[in-house]
Amino acid sequence: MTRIVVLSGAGLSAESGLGTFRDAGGLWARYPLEDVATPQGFARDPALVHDFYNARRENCIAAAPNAAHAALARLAHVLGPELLLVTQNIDDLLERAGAPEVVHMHGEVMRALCGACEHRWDAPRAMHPGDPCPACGAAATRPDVVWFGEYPYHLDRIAAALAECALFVSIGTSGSVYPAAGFFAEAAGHGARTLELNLDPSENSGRFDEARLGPAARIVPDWVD
Ligand SMILES: CC(C)NC(=O)[C@H](Cc1c[nH]c2ccccc12)NC(=O)[C@H](CCCC/N=C(/NCCC(=O)O)S[C@H]1O[C@H](COP(=O)(O)OP(=O)(O)OC[C@H]2O[C@@H](n3cnc4c(N)ncnc43)[C@H](O)[C@@H]2O)[C@@H](O)[C@H]1O)NC(=O)OCc1ccccc1
Repeated sequence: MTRIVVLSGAGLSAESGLGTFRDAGGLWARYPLEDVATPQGFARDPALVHDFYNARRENCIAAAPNAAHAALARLAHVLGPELLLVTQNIDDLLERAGAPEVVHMHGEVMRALCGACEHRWDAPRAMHPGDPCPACGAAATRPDVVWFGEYPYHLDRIAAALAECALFVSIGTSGSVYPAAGFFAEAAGHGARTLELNLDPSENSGRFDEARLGPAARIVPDWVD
């Protein structure tokens, strides 16, 4: 029985030095998402997309979990299966903070995916167009991330947890990308209480039962402990 669902976004990892998307100077300000985060962009220019995710992978490797990741890992150990830790983030900072299980609904930059046979494996440090799949040999290797227009991962499991949880907590997300941005309303529709922990009010902030504003590395441990 899932009692609590936590959904996190780029704001959770901001204090670990990983850029957010929409903030000034954020990723989407520097890279047009149509070019680097869509299947069409990958088909058009795979070298550009690999460069983008190779840089994100280097940033991820160089980063360290912050106090918010550590607090969520502690909570996961205390609550076990009563907590579902869902993230839109493709970094592995929650796992490196000790979280036993993280549901990456938008994939993982440290993993590779074969576009031909769907084989998955730990990503090499850098990927290049034409890298062969270790299972089928096809030159269809891509980062194991969900691009715009693609179906997010684990939606059935997430929907089941949203239907039974008593508390939904949104951390460090602007609430601008769907279907993730609709999860709070789905949980509320099933009677859950909703709490937002964010630096600034998100797009749906006023529709949460409670919103606490501040940097994640401070307000998440305050909430957990
Ligand atoms: C742009 C948007 C309008 N477009 C979409 O939502 C699209 C289309 C769409 C679908 N339904 C819709 C309905 C309406 C409108 C549009 C749509 N969605 C899709 O294409 C999705 C797939 C989307 C996934 C794309 N891949 C990502 N990531 C992986 C790759 C990569 O990372 O490169 S999305 C990517 O961007 C999003 C960024 O959002 P945030 O994480 O919230 O980051 P942001 O910078 O925006 O905000 C940061 C927040 O943190 C706060 N903050 C900053 N610092 C701190 C701090 N220190 N502490 C605390 N908080 C902090 C800030 O205040 C701010 O609020 C994340 O989801 C992230 O994963 N697929 C899909 O819909 O499939 C079919 C379907 C339909 C129905 C049901 C099922 C399936």
